[in-house]
Amino acid sequence: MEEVRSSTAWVARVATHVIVDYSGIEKVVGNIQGSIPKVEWDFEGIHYFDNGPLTVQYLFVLDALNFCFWPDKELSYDKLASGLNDALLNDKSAFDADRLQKYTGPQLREMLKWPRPLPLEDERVRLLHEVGLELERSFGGKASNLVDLCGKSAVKLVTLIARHFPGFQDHSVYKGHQIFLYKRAQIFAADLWGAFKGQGYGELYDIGAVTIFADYIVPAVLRQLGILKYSAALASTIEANNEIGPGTEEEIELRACSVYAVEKMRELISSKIGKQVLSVELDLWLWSRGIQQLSLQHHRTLSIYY
Ligand SMILES: Nc1nc2c(c(CN[C@H]3C=C[C@H](O)[C@@H]3O)cn2[C@@H]2O[C@H](COP(=O)(O)O)[C@@H](O)[C@H]2O)c(=O)[nH]1
Repeated sequence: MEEVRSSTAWVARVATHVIVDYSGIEKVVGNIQGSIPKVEWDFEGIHYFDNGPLTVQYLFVLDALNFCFWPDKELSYDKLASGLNDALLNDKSAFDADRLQKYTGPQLREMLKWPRPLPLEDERVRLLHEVGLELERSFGGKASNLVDLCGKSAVKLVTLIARHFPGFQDHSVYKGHQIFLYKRAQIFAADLWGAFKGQGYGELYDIGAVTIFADYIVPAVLRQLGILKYSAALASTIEANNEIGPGTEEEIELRACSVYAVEKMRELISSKIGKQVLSVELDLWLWSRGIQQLSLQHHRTLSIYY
């Protein structure tokens, strides 16, 4: 994703709230000796998988809703992934394009067995409708057809999703420049590749072009590792659990500097140790490290993108 790489690198160059510390990257790369701990996709054992098109539909619905769990302390990505998995096991047509267009907030809650309104519930419902409608209009109702149109290219897949589904258009304007992050579109490509183990629907020859997925966990882990440094004002906002507005310089710098830092880490692993690693692999390692820590303090932004 050249536009993600180049626009986030630009942010890292001019950022004032977040700094990428190269000595921190060198230290981490030295410590791991280029052998990033291998984390299996679905290490949690929570995702639906049947090796066919229904898995693709499941992953697309999952990534359409894969954002902003933190406002409800008990909610998490795991609850969403396993709730949607159970829903599909009970009813194989639950994610048919016509059904996706009709869900209401209470029905979505019931499907996930969640006892109270979900964070940003109206947006979640709107995005489900958007996915159902556009899948039906342009892709015969099936996310697998969308994947088939991309000639096994992750870059084409992310581009096609961003073109057709406004909810996946994760970009912002920062100091007058357009910055691309495409977190949920890229994670869908990575989820396909991970779930299908690079075969069938998961065969993506250019998976190496995908960057990390700029969410609220990875920046916090990079900070803990000494790779990101925050200004005193930003650090105290995060420590006080105060919200950071979507589209603010602080928010864009947190996300963009995370993408850039991991690209630098990947380059260093290649030049110093001679190993080629994927950003997707680095992401899963960093993310899984973050979610294991109950008290990890992360930035709080109400966003539909991550
Ligand atoms: N960078 C990155 N961010 C990721 C994921 C995933 C899940 N990926 C699946 C793919 C294979 C694995 O087996 C995983 O199950 C979710 N998130 C983000 O985390 C946040 C959720 O946090 P909490 O509220 O604590 O559950 C939220 O922003 C969510 O969008 C990832 O892989 N990378």
